[in-house]
Amino acid sequence: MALRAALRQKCGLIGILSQPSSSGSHSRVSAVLVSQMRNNATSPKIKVDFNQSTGVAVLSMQSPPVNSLSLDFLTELCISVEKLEMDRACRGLIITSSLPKVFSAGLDILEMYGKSPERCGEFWRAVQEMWLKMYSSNMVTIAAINGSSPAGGCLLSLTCDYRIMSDNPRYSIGLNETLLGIVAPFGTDKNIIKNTHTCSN
Ligand SMILES: CCCCCCCCCC/C=C/CC(=O)SCCNC(=O)CCNC(=O)[C@H](O)C(C)(C)COP(=O)(O)OP(=O)(O)OC[C@H]1O[C@@H](n2cnc3c(N)ncnc32)[C@H](O)[C@@H]1OP(=O)(O)O
Repeated sequence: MALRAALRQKCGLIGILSQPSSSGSHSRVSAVLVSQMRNNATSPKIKVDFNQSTGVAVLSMQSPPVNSLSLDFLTELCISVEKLEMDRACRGLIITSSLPKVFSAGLDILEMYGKSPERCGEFWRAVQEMWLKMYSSNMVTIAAINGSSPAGGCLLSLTCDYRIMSDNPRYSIGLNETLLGIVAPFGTDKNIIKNTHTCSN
């Protein structure tokens, strides 16, 4: 029931958020998706287990050492989510990490150093695409945060409907990217305090 209610609530949001973007920002992922489906390729950075009987998919991030969000990783993530959304049997999505200690270290710092303006633009568009796609997903989404989740890792969890974090004092979460001079828009951090639940691991 709770799952259904959450899904209904989300469907209202989707109407607003899934308007076609004038920048055409979703077209890159869709194009990659089409070509990947044609080639029937599988992604090594993301593992998806879909349980037909429950309608819930578990998406495990498995990009050592720290699941940093590179352009490739973000693209694969979006493709995986897009594929699940195309499957009407999939109603719920749990995002977690298959690495020990780290959920995601956030944006890949190497993407922000010594890259051309074009590449930087592509990268930041992919970041935006990721959080828009997750936030406007028609599935009920849950971040199972089983390790540290700074900055962009925190952002990824904020795009989900629910967050549950392992109750381990060695794991940290938060928008710490200001230490690198990257400023998040006002108001994005309040949800962490309000909506992140913890559980023992
Ligand atoms: C919902 C509405 C949203 C609206 C929009 C909001 C916009 C929000 C903006 C969000 C912006 C985010 C910017 C970023 O994400 S910048 C990245 C910030 N990340 C960090 O500062 C994390 C730094 N890393 C750590 O703290 C630790 O590595 C860890 C994750 C806690 C893990 O520690 P552990 O001891 O296990 O591992 P190591 O530190 O030894 O690291 C192992 C190797 O991994 C490399 N590494 C770590 N982090 C990154 C990274 N982010 N990118 C690339 N590489 C990374 C590290 O250098 C080690 O490499 P090495 O073995 O070669 O030395």
